[in-house]
Amino acid sequence: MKLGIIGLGTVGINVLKILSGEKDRKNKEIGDIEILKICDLQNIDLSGYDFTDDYREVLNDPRIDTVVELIGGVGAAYEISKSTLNSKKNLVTANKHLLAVHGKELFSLAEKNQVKLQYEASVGGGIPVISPIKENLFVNNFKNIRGILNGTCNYMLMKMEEGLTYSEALEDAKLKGYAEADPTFDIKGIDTAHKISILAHLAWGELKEFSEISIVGIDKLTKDDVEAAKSQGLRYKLLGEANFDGKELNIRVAPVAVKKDELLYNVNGVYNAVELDGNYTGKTIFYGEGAGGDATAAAVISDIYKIKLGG
Ligand SMILES: NC(=O)C1=CN([C@@H]2O[C@H](COP(=O)(O)OP(=O)(O)OC[C@H]3O[C@@H](n4cnc5c(N)ncnc54)[C@H](OP(=O)(O)O)[C@@H]3O)[C@@H](O)[C@H]2O)C=CC1
Ligand SMILES: N[C@@H](CC=O)C(=O)O
Repeated sequence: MKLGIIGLGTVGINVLKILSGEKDRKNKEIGDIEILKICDLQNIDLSGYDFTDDYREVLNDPRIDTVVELIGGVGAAYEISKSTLNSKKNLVTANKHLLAVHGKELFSLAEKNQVKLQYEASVGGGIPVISPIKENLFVNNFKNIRGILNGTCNYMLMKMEEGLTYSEALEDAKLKGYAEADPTFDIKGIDTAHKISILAHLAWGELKEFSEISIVGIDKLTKDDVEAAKSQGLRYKLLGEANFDGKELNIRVAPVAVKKDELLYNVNGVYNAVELDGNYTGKTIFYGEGAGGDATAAAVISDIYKIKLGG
């Protein structure tokens, strides 16, 4: 398998670190996964790798069969994704923004060109949730999906409860590599909306128009609000929720004051949790680190490995 990696920020650098560091221990699984080209706008000194700042060099390399897009956004990432799929290369991406906006087109391009499009890291960071919906739980008719889907906000809410101001908490989340390049996507609930949209699309086959989603972020919550909730035994959580009544898909994102006896109350910091309510399996909950370089890179690598196995 021959890879080209585009984007060597928080996630990309860790994909590289883990893939090269685990080659001996996981030789059977990843030993023959070869990184032929790496692209980033920053001039990073990577001896031993063919490095470029022009992503077209990756796309035009006929030896590369799989492109890993880790730059984010819907500008160059959209061009890269279309071009990858149209040149019959597989695509791995962690880009929820891209999939929530252009998913329909990209999934159909992948199908038309008979290549794979894998995106486990796009929702829930290191938590396997895309594959379980597509595979293990596929037979269910889902009633409802809800969850804490943004590590930055959940981390900030915990830090505000511990006494940090809103801006201090945000700075801390940025330093830890949890926040998006534009953190307003996190705090205004847009990132959560992207993720719940992707899950709803998987569960019910419908990709909701973004303008039809009701989105409230945590940007109006103050340290005082968080402390007032705490004194009443409540904790604010930014929740994304989707349900389908057979006719209409409803999706909303908003901060909710959760009671102590609810499971989501104890999902704190960078942790995310996704609750899927299926007609056969009942409620299934997935919990783990929802953001951060290592956890997200592990999910990206699981996609690469899946493609290697033919999936
Ligand atoms: N960080 C996280 O915890 C998670 C991130 N994701 C997703 O993963 C993706 C990557 O995120 P993350 O690593 O945090 O982002 P970063 O901003 O840390 O890294 C992106 C990198 O891509 C580079 N880049 C931007 N545009 C181009 C371009 N046209 N050509 C080549 N390189 C480019 C950037 O360079 P420059 O800085 O110069 O712009 C930067 O080095 C995003 O889609 C994000 O939403 C998903 C789950 C978790
Ligand atoms: N900014 C996102 C990164 C992972 O998707 C988050 O904080 O959850």
